[in-house]
Amino acid sequence: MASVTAPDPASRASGLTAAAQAAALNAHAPYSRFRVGAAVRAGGQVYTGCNVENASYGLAICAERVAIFKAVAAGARRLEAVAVACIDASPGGPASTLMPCGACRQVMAEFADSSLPVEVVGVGTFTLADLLPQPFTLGDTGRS
Ligand SMILES: O=c1ccn([C@H]2C[C@H](O)[C@@H](CO)O2)c(=O)[nH]1
Repeated sequence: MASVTAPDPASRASGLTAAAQAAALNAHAPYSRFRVGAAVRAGGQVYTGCNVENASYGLAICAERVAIFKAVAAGARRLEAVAVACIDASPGGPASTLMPCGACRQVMAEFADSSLPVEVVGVGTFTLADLLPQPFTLGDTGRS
């Protein structure tokens, strides 16, 4: 039985913690055996994602971006909260944690304010500004 990191009481009420943990169960991670789930709230709706790997390793996509892109594809443009959880690869092993990768932090910045709360289950809750200070934005291109 895989272990799941404990929910953070601060975001349990939002349902995002449980949604992220449940999404991790759907991960397609036969190569890394590292199952990740994410849940984002946008426009009052919750969108979930899991990591999806591929035999062509570089095509893997993180759980966070799957959840965010699902929200965007549904018409949302502004994230209100994010939760991410992972399940340990080894049955009976210790609970795992992860911090969102740089690519996912940059994608969050495209669709959120710097105050976006990002709960990393088992670690704590951060703002997007904590995770990605001084992000690259549209303004940097001179086209805003
Ligand atoms: O923030 C992260 C970091 C990694 N992964 C996934 C990608 C890959 O499938 C596996 C190992 O890197 O974990 C995520 O889903 N989110």
